[in-house]
Amino acid sequence: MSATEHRVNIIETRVLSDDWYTLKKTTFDYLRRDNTWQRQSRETYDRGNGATILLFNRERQTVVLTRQFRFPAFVNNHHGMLIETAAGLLDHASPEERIRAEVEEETGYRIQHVEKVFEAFMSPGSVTEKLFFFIADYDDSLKTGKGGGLEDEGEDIEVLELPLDKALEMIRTGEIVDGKTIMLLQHAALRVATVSAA
Ligand SMILES: Nc1nc2c(ncn2[C@@H]2O[C@H](COP(=O)(O)OP(=O)(O)O[C@H]3O[C@H](CO)[C@@H](O)[C@H](O)[C@@H]3O)[C@@H](O)[C@H]2O)c(=O)[nH]1
Ligand SMILES: [Mg+2]
Repeated sequence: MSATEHRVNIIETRVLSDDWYTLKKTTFDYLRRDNTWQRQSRETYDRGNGATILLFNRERQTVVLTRQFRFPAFVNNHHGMLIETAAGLLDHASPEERIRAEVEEETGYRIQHVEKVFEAFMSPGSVTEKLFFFIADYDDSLKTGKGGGLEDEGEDIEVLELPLDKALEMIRTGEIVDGKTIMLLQHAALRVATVSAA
């Protein structure tokens, strides 16, 4: 039992949409901090959990990113071509297992050792998903294919290799606007700074 379970009393859950993923509306009573119960209702969009990885060559200070069309960004006044770290939904596999398969599918690099750096809820007010973040070293010898994703699932992924500094600059210019990607690039930059300060 989680520490907050006694504070939540679910009254009703309705499935609003169950097509590609699941959107539910739940009515529940919530025990507020002042010990009074309040009825609330919240919609939750459930796509399962996901994983993402930054390929980072420490020697050359380069990273591998992807660029693909993201329709939800497109409908929110962006051109939609998002630069991102390789990522995928878990589909009930373990995060480590899934991210190794996903990074090869999307970028063509076959990575054995991945290091988990943190976990994060990216949009906890409405999306249930927890994202597992990884970083891994890569070099040309690990390239086994051209990546690109699964065409029959509509994926059309471009693979980009660029200097870490350039990627960090692209956060400042607004060319990189994806949350998970910004987090991992800044994590890599902090590591570089820590190593050079030591
Ligand atoms: N037909 C159909 N296909 C969909 C729909 N939504 C997504 N897909 C397809 O489902 C596949 C999911 O690909 P993944 O590589 O597993 O996931 P992702 O979309 O890259 O998601 C990753 O990035 C997200 C955004 O940062 C993360 O939220 C997610 O956790 C994951 O890491 C893609 O081919 C995508 O086009 C839909 O509504 N309909
Ligand atoms: Mg993906």
